[in-house]
Amino acid sequence: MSDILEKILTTKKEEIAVLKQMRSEIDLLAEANARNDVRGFANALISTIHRKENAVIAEIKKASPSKGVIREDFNPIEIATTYANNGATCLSVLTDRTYFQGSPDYLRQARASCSLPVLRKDFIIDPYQIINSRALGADCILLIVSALSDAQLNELEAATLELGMDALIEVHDHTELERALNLKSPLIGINNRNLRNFEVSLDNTIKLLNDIPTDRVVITESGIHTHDDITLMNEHNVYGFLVGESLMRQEDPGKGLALLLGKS
Ligand SMILES: O=P(O)(O)OC[C@@H](O)[C@@H](O)c1c[nH]c2ccccc12
Repeated sequence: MSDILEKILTTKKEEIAVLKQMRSEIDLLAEANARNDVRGFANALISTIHRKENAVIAEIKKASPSKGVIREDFNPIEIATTYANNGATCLSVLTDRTYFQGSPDYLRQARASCSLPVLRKDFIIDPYQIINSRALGADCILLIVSALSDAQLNELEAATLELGMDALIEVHDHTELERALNLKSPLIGINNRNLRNFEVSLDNTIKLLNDIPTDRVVITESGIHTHDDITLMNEHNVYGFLVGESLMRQEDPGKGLALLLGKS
């Protein structure tokens, strides 16, 4: 595990302990179950990708540990709306405060302003966070294989599916991919960013493709900047994308998305 990831997880554990004191799991579970409004995240991606159309999970991210503040003028409602109007298949919202300047409120706001399924982008290590995610309105959660043991992955995936949500399983290398393939989730996210040195290489996705069975769907994550990047991935039969920074740096992130998709 990289140092930064280790640091983030330590902070996360402390934050979860505080949350658990503020609100019991039983209480939260009642709220999560009462919602009954899950939007099919995996279904939206899979049906688009099966048509060989590009499916973008457009990310709402204000800052990151590697880049600092990415976008000053940050309005999650406006960003969600313009993403939805410009061809996003799903949204991703960073909810981690300490390292990404995110907020659970941003997820609520973004989801309420469109009809797209929403991924809660955070560092999930405890079933409490899964219940919390559904109570917030999340339709999918991220499970980062390098941050979790096999037992944790199984437990967290089961809790996710139990609440009717989907899980995006994130891997960086072959060893992690093997572990991801022991889970049920069809969505495999391949992160092109190396969390040790923050270097980004799209080759990371291409390298792992041969080892992904046809019943899984690949989402290439991080470092997607231009329509040429999309074309390159399409040549390798990859139609799923998770894109944040390059869109967030545009004055209108939705116009950036349309451009990325080659639609304007
Ligand atoms: O901003 P980018 O390079 O387009 O990357 C988006 C997304 O892949 C990235 O934010 C990400 C991928 N995995 C994560 C795990 C935690 C936090 C953030 C991430």
